[in-house]
Amino acid sequence: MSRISRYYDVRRDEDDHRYLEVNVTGFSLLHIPLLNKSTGFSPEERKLLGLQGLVPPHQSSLEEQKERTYRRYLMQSSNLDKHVYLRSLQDRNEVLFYAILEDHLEEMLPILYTPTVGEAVQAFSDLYRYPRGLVVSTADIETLDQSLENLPLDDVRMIVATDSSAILGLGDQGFGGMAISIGKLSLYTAAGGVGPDKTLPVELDVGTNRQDLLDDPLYLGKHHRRLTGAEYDEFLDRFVEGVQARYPKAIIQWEDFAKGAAFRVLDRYRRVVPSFNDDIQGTGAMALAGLISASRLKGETLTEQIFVVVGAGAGGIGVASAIRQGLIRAGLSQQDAAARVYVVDRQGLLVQGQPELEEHQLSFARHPEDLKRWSFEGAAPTLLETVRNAHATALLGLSGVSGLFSQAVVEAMAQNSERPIIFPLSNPTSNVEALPEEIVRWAGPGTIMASGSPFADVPHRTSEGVDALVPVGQGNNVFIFPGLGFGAIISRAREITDNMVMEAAQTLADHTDISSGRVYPSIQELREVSIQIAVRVARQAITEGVASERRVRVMNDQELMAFVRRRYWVPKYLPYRRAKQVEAS
Ligand SMILES: O=C([O-])CC(=O)C(=O)O
Ligand SMILES: [Mg+2]
Repeated sequence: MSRISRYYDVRRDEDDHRYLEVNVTGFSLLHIPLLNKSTGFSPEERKLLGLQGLVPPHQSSLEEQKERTYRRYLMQSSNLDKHVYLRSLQDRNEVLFYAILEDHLEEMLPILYTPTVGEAVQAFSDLYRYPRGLVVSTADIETLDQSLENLPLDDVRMIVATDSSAILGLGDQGFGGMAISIGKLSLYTAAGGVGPDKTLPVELDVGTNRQDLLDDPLYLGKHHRRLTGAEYDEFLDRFVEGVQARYPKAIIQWEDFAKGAAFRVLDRYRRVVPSFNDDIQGTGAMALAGLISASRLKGETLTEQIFVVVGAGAGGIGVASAIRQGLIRAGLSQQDAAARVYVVDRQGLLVQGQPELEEHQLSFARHPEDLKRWSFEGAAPTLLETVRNAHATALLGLSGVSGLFSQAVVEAMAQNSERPIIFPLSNPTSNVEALPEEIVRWAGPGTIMASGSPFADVPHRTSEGVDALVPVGQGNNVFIFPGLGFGAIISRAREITDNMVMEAAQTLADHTDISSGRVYPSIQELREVSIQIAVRVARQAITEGVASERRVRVMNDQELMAFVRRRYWVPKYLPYRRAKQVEAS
């Protein structure tokens, strides 16, 4: 068994009950968030660990602590204040933090994660309090091995790393992107069952091109422009090598890289270190699952839809690729699948020969022949012209541009289909392509909707009053990445294959109850969905021969499910014992 941390290890007693063996005591112990039970230490532990006089006399149960903390939480006046409150709880007492999150996941997800995390990213330097995770910057890339040694965790399995070049739809956020890595990993624990001591948020501070940040003396990142080209690649090579040496079992989730870097980094490392890009693959799988469910809701299949994807960055190309793969899995030829997917970016529809096309966009560019019967005015069809000419039945927004789905575009969708599928997926809320209430007003109550950030269901109003409540599914990759990562960890996948990602999408669709008209599960179901995804991802890894965990390779489905449930971390205080060498000193 590997050591977990320099401060403690998990052991089993004579009766096979787990306990923590700690080798730090007293005041220091109370300042390690993974160990601090604050008012929860028993009288015996207080004596044994040198805590007498340092904590209040009354021993609180976890229930009492939750109640006290949740009350204070409710008193915070803004969403950002609530975010800060929860984050400082996380930096004080992680078990309590996750215990509260477990009870109030649906309420707290938008606070800890999208959309409020977007505000936290932007205010990161102002809000900075405690160290969490690993900062890799040009200041210490040469001594990265030392930085990695300085981390107190010894068995990290899941890393989220961002270079902050495209945080949500908010663009370059410099050092502030660390808040995204932290937020995503808290969901790996709260929804994906990965122990908090197995996770490591990483900020790859390669600089920022934002002049306002560079000019701000209080900005906490390195004050230089972003590394590019060979310098950037070397920086990332060093990071990957360092991680592999210190944490050979770790999986990396690449997060919020601008499109050029997103594809390059994924291609360069996905076979070197088990890794995936959340915005390309996680978003792709999430969107595909929602489209499968939306097609079912219409009484049709995926292969009957015609898709327009808006935005050709990491998310847009990821979604377009996932749809194409999904169509092929559903039986279409490569050519027929490609024919049903249109991608629109700033220049309009992607068409072969356009000078601005980038490598990963090329296979989505239409042949000019395809457009012979189309009517359009400029050099390339606009979004509206594409929706009309292609007779699109599904429209997906990954543009980061608010208001892009205009009334004319949405009305055109409604003309193509009685039940148009319209997913404005850009995050956070400020970047959404159209508000759900606008979509319902323009396209009617039959519209099947999902958004990346959470929205309330939309009342449909007629002159007689409200005649329908139109559901808005939350189409966020949080329904994919925790389960995908957990499945890869469980099977110790050497690589995260496209089929593993597709399995995650199919599992999400299989576990969506469409009877409510919603094409994604509720957040209350997130944990169970993640478990189901983890099992099927692990199974796929075994089938493809990339699972290096021997124990798992011989398991049948039932055993695999039991194994995943057993490994699922839950927030509970374990009893503490003092390590021998501390006793002696
Ligand atoms: O963080 C989220 O809510 C989803 C995501 O990856 C993004 O929008 O970049
Ligand atoms: Mg992202």
